[in-house]
Amino acid sequence: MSQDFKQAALDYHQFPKPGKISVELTKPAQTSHDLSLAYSPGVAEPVKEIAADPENAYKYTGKGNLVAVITDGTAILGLGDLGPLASKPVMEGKSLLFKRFAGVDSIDIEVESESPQAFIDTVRRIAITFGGINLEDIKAPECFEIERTLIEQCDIPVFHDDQHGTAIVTVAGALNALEIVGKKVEDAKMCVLGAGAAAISCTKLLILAGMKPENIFMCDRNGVIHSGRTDLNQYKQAFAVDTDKRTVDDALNGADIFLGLSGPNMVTGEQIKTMAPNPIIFACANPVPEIMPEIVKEVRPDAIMATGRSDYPNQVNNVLGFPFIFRGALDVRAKRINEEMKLAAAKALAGLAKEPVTQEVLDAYGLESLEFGRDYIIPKAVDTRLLGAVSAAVAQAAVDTGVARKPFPANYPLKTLADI
Ligand SMILES: NC(=O)C1=CN([C@@H]2O[C@H](COP(=O)(O)OP(=O)(O)OC[C@H]3O[C@@H](n4cnc5c(N)ncnc54)[C@H](OP(=O)(O)O)[C@@H]3O)[C@@H](O)[C@H]2O)C=CC1
Ligand SMILES: CC(=O)C(=O)O
Ligand SMILES: [Mg+2]
Repeated sequence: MSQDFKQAALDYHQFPKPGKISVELTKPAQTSHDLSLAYSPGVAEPVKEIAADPENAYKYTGKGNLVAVITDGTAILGLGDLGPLASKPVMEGKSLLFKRFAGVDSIDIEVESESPQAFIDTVRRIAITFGGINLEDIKAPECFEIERTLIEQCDIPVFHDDQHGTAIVTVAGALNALEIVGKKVEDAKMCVLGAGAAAISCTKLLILAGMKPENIFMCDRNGVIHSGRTDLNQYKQAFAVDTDKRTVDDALNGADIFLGLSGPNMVTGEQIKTMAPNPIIFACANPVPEIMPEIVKEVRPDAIMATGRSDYPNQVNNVLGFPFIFRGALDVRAKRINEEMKLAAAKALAGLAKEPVTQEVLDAYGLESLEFGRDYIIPKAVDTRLLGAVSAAVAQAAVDTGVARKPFPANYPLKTLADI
């Protein structure tokens, strides 16, 4: 990263006001009459209504459109466990994306917790404030139990973005990339580097989308996760395969797909050279991928290359998922976000990439033209059609699977944020 870019990033966060989000008022608060409605005595009326029926919280407060982005700071992007305070720029960033892309009000909450149980207790105690909870950057394996318990204990959607947001976007991108290179998902061989929150959830959803478990070689710091290993936790154990492959080199050799969800610069051009023809390389670690696109271009010009970043083609990043998934879930007041809703989101994303690209998107990226193909396997984040397509798919799947507490919204598909 150049010195200029580093300074620009720091200046962006510092000026004109520190941070990226603030609170806005939705009601007039100028006159004494306004204040008597907003606060005492008027505020007592909605209080009594909510005390009589908790559902009224959705009618009289911002709860229904409010999502908390909550972390313990143990897996900040690919930077690791730098603690909750250091994670705040990322969490504010997620809140920014919620608002910018899907009109969801969002606040970041960084929790200093001495144990997963303390984190769970903290989140459970504040959950009623929100319409949904987006867990972020919590490391594996703790994240799995944290999410499972909170889903059980909260009556609002709880969604670990690094697991499911990433999985939805990865499945969409992988299915499209396979289609472009003319390979079948059920035949594709994959090397997954990383066996944490994102890697495990992406692999699960890819299997649900048709990939065969025996074709997947997941690697952690100790190499391939195989059935002879005795050091695996239950989450990794589920992906142990009977194989004589032992190293990342072995797993990459002949693989059709490389899915990196680990850390910076983990694989070399030499390793990538050994992949099958037309390899699909998703180097998704942030901010620095497992291998840079420039290196891949040099050693494997036949590759389809994606990263988690905004500054290269094919951004496989959960930003394409979580804002719209929550939009759809909130609008039908879904009790939870289930597998059907996730797959529906993935299919909507994959489908949108095949539609003609709008002028608005071309202008935003300074491009003359762009069409479904090697450099465009997944929609761009600024594509306003994501709001309509993904939210509607998620809401419909929630209704169809019985987790919606409200009918499919009459104003769907949304065209712009003004429709919300
Ligand atoms: N593009 C996107 O949308 C997203 C990208 N990510 C990226 O994925 C990465 C992982 O995030 P997350 O799953 O949340 O974090 P976790 O802490 O849950 O998992 C990290 C995983 O990376 C593995 N790992 C770390 N170093 C190595 C190494 N040298 N060799 C092999 N494996 C290694 C760890 O192995 P071990 O189990 O042995 O410790 C662990 O399994 C980050 O870089 C993050 O930025 C995450 C979410 C979304
Ligand atoms: C994108 C994201 O959530 C991550 O890298 O952790
Ligand atoms: Mg994250």
